[in-house]
Amino acid sequence: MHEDIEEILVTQEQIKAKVKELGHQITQDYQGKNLLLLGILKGAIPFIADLSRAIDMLHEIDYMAVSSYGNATQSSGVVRILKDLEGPIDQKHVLIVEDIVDSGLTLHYMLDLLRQRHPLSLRVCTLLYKERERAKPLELAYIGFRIPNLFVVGYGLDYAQRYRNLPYVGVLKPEVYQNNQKPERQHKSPAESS
Ligand SMILES: O=P(O)(O)OC[C@H]1O[C@H](OP(=O)(O)OP(=O)(O)O)[C@H](O)[C@@H]1O
Ligand code: HPA
Ligand SMILES: [Mg+2]
Repeated sequence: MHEDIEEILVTQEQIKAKVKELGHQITQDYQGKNLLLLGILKGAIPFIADLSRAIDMLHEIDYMAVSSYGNATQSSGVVRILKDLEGPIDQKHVLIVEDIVDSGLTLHYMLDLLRQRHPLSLRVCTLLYKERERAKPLELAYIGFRIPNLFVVGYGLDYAQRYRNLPYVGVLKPEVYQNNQKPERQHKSPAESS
C-alpha cells in the first residue's frame, strides 16, 4: 500500500470481479444494439479500458473531457467541457462510463447536455457511488460499489492529478491534502453547501 493511503476501500481483486460482472450484464442488456461507451476523462480511463474488454459484443468508445474539481477535494460546482464527442449520437445507445458519482454535478450536466442530442437511449455506469446527500436524485443503471463519503484516490481517481495509477481505491491521508490545499479551496461551493 502506498504511504499516502490510509485505508484501502476496494481492492484490485474486488474491482476485477466487479468489472467482469458489469461487462457480462451490459453484454446481455445491449444485445443487438448499437452501443457507444462514453468515457468521462480523465478519471474513467482505467475503468472504461477494463470494462470495454469485459463486454463481449462489438461496441464503440468515445470520450468527453470535463473538469469540475481542478486540484481541490470539493467540486467547484462549475463543469467545464474540455473535449467533446467526435460525432452525432442520435443513432446510438449511449452508456456513460464514470469512475465516481460524488456530488452528482458532473453527471447532471452531462445528462442534460447529451439528452439534447437525442441518443436512442442514455444510461450511466459508475464504478463508485458515494453515499451522501445530493441536491437532485440521479438514476444510475449500473453501480459497482457504494462507498462512504470520504475523498478517495486510485484506479483513475486523482488528487491534484496524482494517484490515478494505484490499482485499488483508497482513502488518502487527510494530511496529504491539508498540507497542500490553499485556504480558499476549502470553502464549499454554493452548489455543495445547499
Ligand atoms: O459527482 P461529482 O461531484 O461531479 O464528481 C465526479 C466527477 O469528478 C471527477 O472528475 P474531475 O472533475 O476531478 O476530473 P478528472 O476525471 O479529470 O479527475 C470524477 O472523475 C467525476 O467525473
Ligand atoms: O473522492 C474523490 N476522489 C477523487 N476525485 C473525485 N472527484 C469526485 N470525488 C472524488
Ligand atoms: Mg479529478
